[in-house]
Amino acid sequence: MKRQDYLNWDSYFMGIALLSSMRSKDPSTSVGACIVSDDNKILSLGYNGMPIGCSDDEYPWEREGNPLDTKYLYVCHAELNALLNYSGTNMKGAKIYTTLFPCNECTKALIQSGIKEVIYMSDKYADTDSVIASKRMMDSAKITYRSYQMCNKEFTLHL
Ligand SMILES: O=c1ccn([C@H]2C[C@H](O)[C@@H](COP(=O)(O)O)O2)c(=O)[nH]1
Ligand SMILES: [Zn+2]
Repeated sequence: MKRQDYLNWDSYFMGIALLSSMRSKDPSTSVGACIVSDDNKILSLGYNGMPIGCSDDEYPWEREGNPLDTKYLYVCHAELNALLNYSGTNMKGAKIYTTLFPCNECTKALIQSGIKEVIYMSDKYADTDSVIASKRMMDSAKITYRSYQMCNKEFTLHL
C-alpha cells in the first residue's frame, strides 16, 4: 500500500518557496517564491536579494534612515526575481507560491506575465497601501489569491 503521509502539492511548493527564502540576506524579512505551471511543474524560483553586481556586503540592509542608506531602493523582490529567473517562454496560467503577499510592484509584473493564482503564507503587510493596491489589481485582473493552509508537517519560518 502506498504511503499516506506524502506532501500535497501546496506543501511541496510552499516548502520549496520557504527553502528559497533561506538564501535571502535580509535580516528582517526573508521572502521566497516558486512559480509553478498549471500541470505542477516548477518553472522558476526566487528570493529577495540585491541585484547582480551589487554586493550583499556593501549595500545597506537597514529599514530606516536616509532612503539611500536603506535596502528599499535596491533590493530585488522575491517574486520579481522568480519572474526574471524564468528562462522559458510561456508563463500563462501559472501560479506562484510566495512566503509573503506580493507588493504592488511585484503584482504588476505577475499580472503582465500571465500568472493566474497566488498562494501566500504571510500577509503581514495587509494593511499597507501597497498590498491593498495589489489585491485591487489582482481582483481586476482575475488573479485568484489564497492563504496557504499548513499541513501537519513541520516548517520553520522567521517572518
Ligand atoms: O512583494 C514583496 C515585498 C517585499 N519583499 C521583500 C523586500 C524586503 O527585502 C523585504 C521587506 O522588508 P521589511 O523589513 O519587512 O520591510 O521583503 C519581497 O521580496 N516581495
Ligand atoms: Zn514586491
